[in-house]
Amino acid sequence: MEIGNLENHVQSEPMEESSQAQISHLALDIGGSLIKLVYFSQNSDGGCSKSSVQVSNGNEGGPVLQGKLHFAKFETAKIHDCIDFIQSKQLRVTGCQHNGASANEKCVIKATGGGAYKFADLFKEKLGICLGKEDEMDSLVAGANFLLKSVHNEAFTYMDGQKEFAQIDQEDLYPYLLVNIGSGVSMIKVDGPGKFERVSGTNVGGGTFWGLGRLLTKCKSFDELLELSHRGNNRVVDMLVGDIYGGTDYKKIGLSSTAIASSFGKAISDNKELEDYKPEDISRSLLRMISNNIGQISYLNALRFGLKRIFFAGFFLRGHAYTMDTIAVAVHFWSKGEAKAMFLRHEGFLGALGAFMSYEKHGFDNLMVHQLVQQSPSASHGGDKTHGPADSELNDNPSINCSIYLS
Ligand SMILES: Nc1ncnc2c1ncn2[C@@H]1O[C@H](COP(=O)(O)OP(=O)(O)O)[C@@H](O)[C@H]1O
Ligand SMILES: CC(C)(COP(=O)(O)O)[C@@H](O)C(=O)NCCC(=O)O
Repeated sequence: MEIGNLENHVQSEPMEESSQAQISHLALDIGGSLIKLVYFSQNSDGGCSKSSVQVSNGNEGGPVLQGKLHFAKFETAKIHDCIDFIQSKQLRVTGCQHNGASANEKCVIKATGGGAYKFADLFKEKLGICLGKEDEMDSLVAGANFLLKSVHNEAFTYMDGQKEFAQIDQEDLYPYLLVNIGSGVSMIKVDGPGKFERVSGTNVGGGTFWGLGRLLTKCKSFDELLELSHRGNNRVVDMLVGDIYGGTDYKKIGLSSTAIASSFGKAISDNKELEDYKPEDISRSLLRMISNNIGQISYLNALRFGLKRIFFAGFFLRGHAYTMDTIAVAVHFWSKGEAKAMFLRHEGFLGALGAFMSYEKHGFDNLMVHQLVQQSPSASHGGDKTHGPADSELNDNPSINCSIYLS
């Protein structure tokens, strides 16, 4: 299949560049909604040099592959497009021989997420690949720690339309709360590298927004539903404090008249049918309800453990201004400004990155990612395109320049 045919599904793929570059080391995160891929391509100039960098395991002078980490995603329901994509890149033969065995004999690709179990047989049958399963929570945490430690300008705050990159002090990173908003939501207290506890979760997440939204608005794609929310007015659907209190604030308990008293509450008294509401108003109300709820539960968990920083990730966010703003406002409101919501540029790829890192852990291929040297993911080394609602996406999932040190 032509790579160009995958445009609707591959959403951060540098097409011209990676179709030619030598690609190795692929990792997958196969979730309930989306499949995420991270893969390394060597720079086209060959990019293999002797290291002059003293790396942590004393591997001075070992070969270094210069290149980039690339990111791509597919809908899980269209897993065959993902398989075609992997096949088209010939990842099978370039990146996964295992300890002397020929590619066809033993080809292991690191994979996390429920789909690493569910689709193991399909990958074996279609590509001859064994999925080397990595735990999803381990991978999320490893991916988050990598991004926060090694990628410049990865984390940012978002409030009142202002995106501000956060300088993360390496010495003061832990503890933090990681909230991954995928189909469902996991909340993980991270205390250090590999040191974490999943402290909570909620089944009202990205799958809920997309599933309910699709039923209520008849939207055909997630992006369409998100796009609709830009134009909507949630007050048409939501019952506000002012609707209940005759237009006034409920000052005594700190609620302004414009605060939402009950999401979708107006629908009980309007004597209207679904068709009488604009899909854009429904979409906005739904997005706000779910984002606000996640923000509130996250804050409560941060409070439980005295955590001041909450990093939000997962593809529900999609770098979408209104979603991030709602979450940030919820955290700010409930914590009275004590806790801070932060977001990540590579929000949806934590699990896949963590699985990628695990090649090192298992010493696959005699090729170990001892250290990834990160340079700023500036627009200049772009090429990666995110196809989506143009003005709504603030994250662009740029490729990451890096070096892989071979053992
Ligand atoms: N193109 C898309 N198709 C479907 N869902 C999308 C898309 N982009 C963003 N989403 C949202 O992202 C969620 C999935 O996030 P993700 O972090 O990939 O979780 P999972 O691992 O469960 O697939 C979906 O439930 C939906 O809310
Ligand atoms: C089961 C999951 C870890 C799977 O991850 P996902 O594919 O949603 O990214 C996640 O959906 C989740 O944490 N759900 C919430 C379950 C709960 O705590 O109620």
